[in-house]
Formats: sequence, structure tokens, C-alpha cells
Amino acid sequence: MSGLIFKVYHAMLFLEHHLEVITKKEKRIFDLLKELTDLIVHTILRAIMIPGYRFMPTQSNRRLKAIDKEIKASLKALINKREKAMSAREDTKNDLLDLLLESNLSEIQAHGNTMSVGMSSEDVVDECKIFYFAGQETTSVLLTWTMILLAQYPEWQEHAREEVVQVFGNKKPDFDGLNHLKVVTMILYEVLRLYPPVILLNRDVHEEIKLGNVLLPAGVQVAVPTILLHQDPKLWGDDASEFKPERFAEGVSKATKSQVSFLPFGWGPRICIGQNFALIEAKMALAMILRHYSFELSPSYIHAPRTIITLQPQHGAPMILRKL
Ligand code: HEM
Repeated sequence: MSGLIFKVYHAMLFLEHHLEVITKKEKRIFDLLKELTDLIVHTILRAIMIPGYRFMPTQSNRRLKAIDKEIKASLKALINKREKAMSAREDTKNDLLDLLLESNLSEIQAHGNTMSVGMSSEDVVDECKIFYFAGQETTSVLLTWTMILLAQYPEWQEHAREEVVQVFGNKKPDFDGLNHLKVVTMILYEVLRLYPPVILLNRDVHEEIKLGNVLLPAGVQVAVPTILLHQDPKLWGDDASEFKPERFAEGVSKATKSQVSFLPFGWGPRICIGQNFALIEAKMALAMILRHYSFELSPSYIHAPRTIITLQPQHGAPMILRKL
């Protein structure tokens, strides 16, 4: 699943080529980002137990620094190439990187070319990295949990497949058709409710504030446990822990007794910037899989959700796929 989402991400961020073609250099950036994610997880887990761990010259910390350096250099080279092409008014690729660079350039030009406004190339590198981290893993675990649940509830798998076939027939799924996938949307919402990729949201309190009867002093950190809100019977009814996509048949607001109880993408000014993209991507991937395969869980599957940054099946999700 992460291989598939990687390809989509690559195309969105750096549409240097057609989706199927990925150069060695670009593949290297993404492989390094993946290794970096694994090393960060490794470091976070140890840093919880050993104070100051991340500053120790361990093998993994040294590798982490080396990867970060290589990623920055590669992304910077890519950005420089694009900036040169942009000033020479060559054809743009129309991917996320171009949009980012173009809006940055207009911002700088609007302020009389002062370099104190807009983003530096280090900022652009960081934006590219955050988009990869924030979007790649979350969307691939959403798809993984969706496959698991559709394998556990074959009647919903069939229902979703019927809808996909009805909307697209023998045609390749397209963007317009995705808007007509009602059952698939209900299923994705229900998966996001039961297995939200991000299980809690953190907020820093900058100034003292009273929330109901609770006084929160400045400096404390508040964690909103999304996953607990999503499964609270007081908000969702006695069947809160069951997989029932039909609860979303009339949209999110009718599915719950309280308005702000569904937070898979967060809430407020920092709500996930990629939520629409993630849902389009997940619908497209599901539509393609459902059209061509039926699937069930392998008997070796062990249900063990655990969180390492995102909520993941600890032992993976081995599936048996049958070509239709
Ligand atoms: C199923 C997929 C996804 C889930 C569940 C998800 C979830 C979230 C959550 C919970 C937040 C924090 C919001 C808050 O603190 O209130 C967030 C932030 C963010 N997400 Fe996503 N996300 C997903 C996909 C994506 C995608 C595809 C992208 C990029 C294309 C993306 C980019 C971002 C960025 C840049 C932020 C930080 C926004 C900010 O701080 O202003 N996410 N996401």
C-alpha cells in the first residue's frame, strides 16, 4: 500500500515525469525519507526512556543526520533546477512544487523583491518533507485499515464493488465519477472513525483559558484523544464500537449526536490541509482495487492495532487477492 501511495505522492509533489516513470534520483529521495521516518520512530521510542538520547552519537542518530543532509541536498538541487526554469519562463510541471515556488515568487515580487518575505529554499525543502510525512503514511494506513475491514465485512466489500461498477462500468475510474461514490465514502468515514490514522491531537496553551469548568494555565499541553471521542457511546450510540458505515448515510453531521465528534483530520485553523486530496486518493485506489480483485484476510493475520506515529496493524495486513 505504501508503494502505491508513494507513486501518487511522487507525482503530486514532483511531477518530473509520468506517474509510472520515476528516476533513480527521485526514487532515492523517497527511499531516504522512508528510512528517515523509521529512524525517527526508533529515536522517539528510545528518547522517551533515555533523556538526551537524540543528542547521543549512536549509529542510528549518525545515520539520521547523514540522511537528512542527503535529502536536503537532493531536494535543494531539484528546487534550484525548477527556480532556474521558472526565471527562464520554461514550461512548468504544474505539480505541488511548482505551485509552491510560483506563489512564493509572486509574494516576494509583490513586496518589491525583498528577501525578508516569502520562503527561503530551506523552508521549501521543509514544506516538501512535511507534505511527505503528513500525507504519505496517513493515507496508506487509511487504505490498509479499509482493506482489512472490507475483508472482515465481505457484504460491504460487495456493496462497494457494485457501486464502483455502476459508476464507472468498464471505464478507468476518473475524478468526476469519484464524487458519485456514496457507499465508498461512507466506508472510508467509518474506517476513519474506528481506526483514525492520527489518534490524538496536541495543542499548546499559550495563555490561560477557561474551558467549561476547567482552568487551563499557559504552558500546558492538551491532548484531544480523537480515537476515544470516535468510539464514545454517548456521542455515537450503543453500537459505537461496531463497523456500521450506514451511520454516515446522511453525512457526517447526522451520524453523531454532537457536532464536533468526528476529528480524523483535526479541527479549527490547523485542520489537515490535505484532507480532500487524501479522500480522493483513497477513493481512486479503492475503486481500482475493487474493480479488479476480491480480497480476504490471510489466516496469518493478527489483529493488533498499535500506534507508531500513525495507527497501524502491528503485524501487517496479509491479504489473499483473487483476480475478478
Ligand atoms: C487519511 C489521511 C490523512 C489524515 C488522517 C490526516 C490527518 C491530519 C491531522 C489529524 C492533522 C493535524 C490537524 C490538527 O492539528 O488539527 C493533519 C495536519 C496536516 N496534514 Fe494531514 N492527514 C491526512 C492526509 C494528508 C495529506 C494527503 C496531506 C498532504 C497532501 C496532508 C498534509 C497535512 C499538513 C501539511 C498538515 C499540517 C497543517 C498545519 O499545521 O497547518 N495530510 N493531518
